[in-house]
Amino acid sequence: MIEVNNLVKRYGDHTAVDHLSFKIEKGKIYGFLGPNGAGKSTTMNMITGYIASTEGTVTIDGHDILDEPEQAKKCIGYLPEMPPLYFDMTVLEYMNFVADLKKIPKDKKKSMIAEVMEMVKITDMKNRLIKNLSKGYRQRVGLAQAILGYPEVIILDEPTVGLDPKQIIEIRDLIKSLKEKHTVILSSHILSEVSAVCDYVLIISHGKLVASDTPENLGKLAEGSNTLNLTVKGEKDKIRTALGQIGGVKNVTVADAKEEHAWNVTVSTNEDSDVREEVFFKMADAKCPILEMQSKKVSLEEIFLELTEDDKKSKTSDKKMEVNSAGEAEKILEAQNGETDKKEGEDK
Ligand SMILES: Nc1ncnc2c1ncn2[C@@H]1O[C@H](COP(=O)(O)OP(=O)(O)OP(=O)(O)O)[C@@H](O)[C@H]1O
Repeated sequence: MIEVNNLVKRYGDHTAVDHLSFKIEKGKIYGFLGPNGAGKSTTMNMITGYIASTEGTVTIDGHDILDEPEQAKKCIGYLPEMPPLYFDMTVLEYMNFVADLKKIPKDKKKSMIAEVMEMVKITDMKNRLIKNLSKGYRQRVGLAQAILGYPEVIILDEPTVGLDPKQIIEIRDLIKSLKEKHTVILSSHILSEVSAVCDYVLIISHGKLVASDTPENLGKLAEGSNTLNLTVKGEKDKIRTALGQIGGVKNVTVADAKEEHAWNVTVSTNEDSDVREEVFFKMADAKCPILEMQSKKVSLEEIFLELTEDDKKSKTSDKKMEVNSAGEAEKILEAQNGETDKKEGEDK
């Protein structure tokens, strides 16, 4: 349906979108997730042909957005971050205006406008001036103009920003209902929103794709990554070997600790494995006393934060870019844990 290949947008020296590639399939809801300034709006503006890319291509149903803009744009309905509304028009006048812009045939115009207004629940407001509408209703009118003409793809930039909780739930339900007939791409910086609404999540940080998977798989990744942080005294290899023998342990990293002859050890386990007792007995058998033990469950929020954090750990940022499945992300998180531990040791 949509193919984005090596998309780049530079503003002077600043790279807002950095070699982004992905495919969007029909009939699903896709979520662009990323902190403010990650490049979500810039990407959406390029997909919709609102701004040109510096490099790379976007094709929609086989039409390049820059070479065949009319055919490509026909397939898209777009709700930008700031809905393009005319405040001095009534809702109905505005809908007619948009229908004419979209070249909706005259014989279908009236019924389609009525249908879309009913869908987004603005029929009661049709004679109200847009400037007199609440933020929630303005957002609905924005959504209505995106849906009008029933384009195959509907792109929504931060569709629930500034709405109250009730309006957020209503707009989310509406977006979910669009899936029956449309492919939807929405952007958000709210993890829970994307998990609640989307079939597939693309996490963007500093203009790069750092992870993409279903919310379930990203969730499994979070649930599946319990971690034990230990400080253990003894021989490094002995500790590693003994811990590695415990069932359910996926990974063991050992790094320098503050205390002499002690190590910071991170043990990653499967989601349902509680290995604390076994770790205790194994270390006792190996005569390696445990000085500290802390159990930690990695949440989806933490994974999101890890993946989108500022490039403090530039060492790991290149690896992050390669993440494109839960499995790979898991490996990288484990690697990052190891590096963090080492860093702590090196500092002391
Ligand atoms: N016209 C522009 N000129 C210069 N820099 C820009 C321009 N538009 C966006 N940027 C920069 O590009 C980066 C990405 O911005 P973008 O608006 O795409 O992010 P975003 O993920 O949509 O964030 P937000 O949720 O805050 O809108 C930011 O650093 C922003 O300052």
